[in-house]
Amino acid sequence: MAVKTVICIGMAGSGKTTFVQRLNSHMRTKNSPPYVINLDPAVLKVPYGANIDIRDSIKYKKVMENYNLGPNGAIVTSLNLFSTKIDQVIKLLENKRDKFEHCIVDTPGQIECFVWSASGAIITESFASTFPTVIAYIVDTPRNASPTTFMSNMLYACSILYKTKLPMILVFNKTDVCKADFAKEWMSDFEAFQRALRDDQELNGNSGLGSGYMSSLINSMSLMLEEFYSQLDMVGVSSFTGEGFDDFLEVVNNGKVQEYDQYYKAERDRVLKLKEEKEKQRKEKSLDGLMKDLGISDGGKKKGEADADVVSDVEEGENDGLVLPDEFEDTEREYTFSASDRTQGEINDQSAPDLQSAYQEAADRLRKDVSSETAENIAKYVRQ
Ligand SMILES: Nc1nc2c(ncn2[C@@H]2O[C@H](COP(=O)(O)OP(=O)(O)OP(=O)(O)O)[C@@H](O)[C@H]2O)c(=O)[nH]1
Repeated sequence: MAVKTVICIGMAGSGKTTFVQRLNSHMRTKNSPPYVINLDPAVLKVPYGANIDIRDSIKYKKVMENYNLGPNGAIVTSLNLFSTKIDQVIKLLENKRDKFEHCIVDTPGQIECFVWSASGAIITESFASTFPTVIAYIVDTPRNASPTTFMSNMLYACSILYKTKLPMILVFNKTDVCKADFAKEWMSDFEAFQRALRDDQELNGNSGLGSGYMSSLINSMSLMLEEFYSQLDMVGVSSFTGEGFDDFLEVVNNGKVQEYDQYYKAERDRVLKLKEEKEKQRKEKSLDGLMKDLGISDGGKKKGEADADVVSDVEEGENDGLVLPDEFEDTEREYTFSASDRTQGEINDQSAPDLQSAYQEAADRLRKDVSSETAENIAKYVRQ
């Protein structure tokens, strides 16, 4: 049995964690508890029993201190560190395939830290290449009742769909506060959305938006979104009352997983095969190039005649690859908080490493290595 994986993604505060908590308890009442993974390193408390929690292996605050990072940099670095162990996570989950039908993954509140980072892509790819994987894009329904906010959020969802290429369900959360009927209407009736946009502009006094390029931009964006909506399923849920969770599971089990098998898996296999072939060709080509450079190939140039640039050919100082630092030394730092309210532990200039000379040293070492020892070793190996 393949573990159906649901990756929950959404803007900060859209209710991902509460959604995962409710989905977890909903599935438990159906005697089908899911395997739950928390990938948010910065969360203080997780209101559900997570089977794997990133916080067990990576201490977010220590990452901030040790690498001198801000909150978002620390989330990305924590995910980077975690992604190096993702094969172990996948193995653990594979061993549980007889016990669990579903796996739910909660992601960090800062959506871009997950969606646009290399580690986020690695983690998503790892799940998607092993299990039928679906993205649940959580939307804060009351916050999206304005057509412009709605359209911006849908454009974001669209970019995630095209980035991950995985089946996506739009989950309109918090329907206990505001029903999601308006969203359903806007997604199925282009003219209804246009009307809402016009009304909104009139109401908010943005009549200027209705003319010129802005109006045609909005029109073409909403037309483009119409195409996007046709590939999606939407459900309205309330993580507080539990309303809509049966519909959500129905869409996952009887719609999106089949879509994954029919389209995404087939496409993925095709792309992987293509990549493998390209990689094989690239390796053959670079080996041919190396043989030619070393004067081994029959038709190639003799040794010493190779005209390809190597690092040692670059004139000293001409283009040594070092980027000149900005002149920031004179910038006066301004603070919006008084000194006593600011975080302690500023960086001590005296103890900061001299990066310029460290880079220079590394560049010199590289030149020496590539031009003499390494090239000689490669030549020896190929001759053998
Ligand atoms: N009324 C209502 N409030 C909800 C619902 N789901 C979540 N909330 C509230 O929305 C707020 C954010 O919920 P979280 O679950 O922390 O959202 P999140 O997306 O995980 O937040 P971050 O990970 O910090 O970005 C909390 O105050 C929740 O109580 C819902 O279905 N109805």
